[in-house]
Amino acid sequence: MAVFLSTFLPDTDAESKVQLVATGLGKQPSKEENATRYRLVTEADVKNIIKPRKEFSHKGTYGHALIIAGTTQTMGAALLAAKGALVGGAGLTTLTIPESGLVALNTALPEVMYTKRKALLKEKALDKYTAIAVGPGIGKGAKAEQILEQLFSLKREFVADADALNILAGRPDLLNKIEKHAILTPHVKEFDRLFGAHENWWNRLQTAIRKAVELGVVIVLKNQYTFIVSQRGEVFINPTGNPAMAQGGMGDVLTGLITAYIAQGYSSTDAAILGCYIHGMAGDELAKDRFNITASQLAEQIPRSRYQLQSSDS
Ligand SMILES: NC(=O)C1=CN([C@@H]2O[C@H](COP(=O)(O)OP(=O)(O)OC[C@H]3O[C@@H](n4cnc5c(N)ncnc54)[C@H](O)[C@@H]3O)[C@@H](O)[C@H]2O)[C@@H](O)CC1
Ligand SMILES: Nc1ncnc2c1ncn2[C@@H]1O[C@H](COP(=O)(O)OP(=O)(O)O)[C@@H](O)[C@H]1O
Repeated sequence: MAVFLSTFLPDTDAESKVQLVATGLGKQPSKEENATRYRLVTEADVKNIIKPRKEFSHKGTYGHALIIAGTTQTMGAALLAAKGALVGGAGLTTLTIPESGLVALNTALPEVMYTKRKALLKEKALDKYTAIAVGPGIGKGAKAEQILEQLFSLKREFVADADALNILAGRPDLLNKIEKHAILTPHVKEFDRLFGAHENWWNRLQTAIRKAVELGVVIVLKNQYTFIVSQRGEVFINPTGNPAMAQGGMGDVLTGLITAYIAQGYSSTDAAILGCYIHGMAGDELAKDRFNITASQLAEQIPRSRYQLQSSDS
């Protein structure tokens, strides 16, 4: 039975009702499906992308994720993003937060390392990190903007979330020279701050496609069905996740998770597809016996979901 894009949008419009969605990324699409850019991600697709943990591997095998996040008031966002990287299996995770968060970090996440921001943003200081995320709870002040400027000057690709996106919304000069393969992970408000207000989701999605191609980045437009838009303008629709997940901090965990997958060597598009699928899958598993899910609970579930994917037959 044909599936149309409108199924995955929270509002209605004439266009999306006639846009076919193909199921699966790998299998040969039917003739009419072949023409569509919209693809629904399946469990089989995700299993095709994920690689097992290797024999004789060690922490150096799985990359080093750096998370630049947090202010004194939003240290939680930073901790949740770092936790996302940790549960996503990065070999090492380093967090850079204001020093006032050190006790919280060492108490809540003893596996995560710390580095001072000043030390970090120097020539070559980023070389040892295989993936970088910036933004959760970092604030929109001058200091945060300066960090972002320095990251741009060091020409590293990164995952940009939350306040990094809010800063970029006021700095088109930076946004327009973003490194190719960067990943932007906006929710609807952040997306419209970045690219202007939209009257419906169909228009918003068309802007996402145009911008992903124009800037050469992956855009993860978050919602109940998250759209992962590749640099080639393909739209991968994530089917997992549920309203029990609608609580603050969920996106911070996703940012860390996607960063962990980049650290482990996945491409930007694959890391985004994997991250969204497993994030939502963890939420679906937990929602079987609870009304709502906290971001910390979801993070704890992620290694189990990842394991289930590997061990199930389908
Ligand atoms: N523990 C913490 O310290 C937390 C800190 N956070 C940080 O707080 C800062 C502000 O982020 P916020 O996202 O709260 O603020 P924003 O002002 O960007 O957006 C919040 C509002 O956007 C709307 N919204 C979001 N997703 C939506 C969707 N899919 N559909 C419709 N409306 C939607 C909702 O009305 C929501 O109240 C960020 O830096 C963020 O990382 C949050 O991540 C929450 C947890
Ligand atoms: N109703 C829902 N169904 C599926 N996923 C949801 C739902 N509500 C929230 N999520 C997921 O939770 C995350 C919320 O991200 P975001 O709004 O950035 O949160 P925060 O800024 O609080 O960390 C996204 O990945 C989104 O897809």
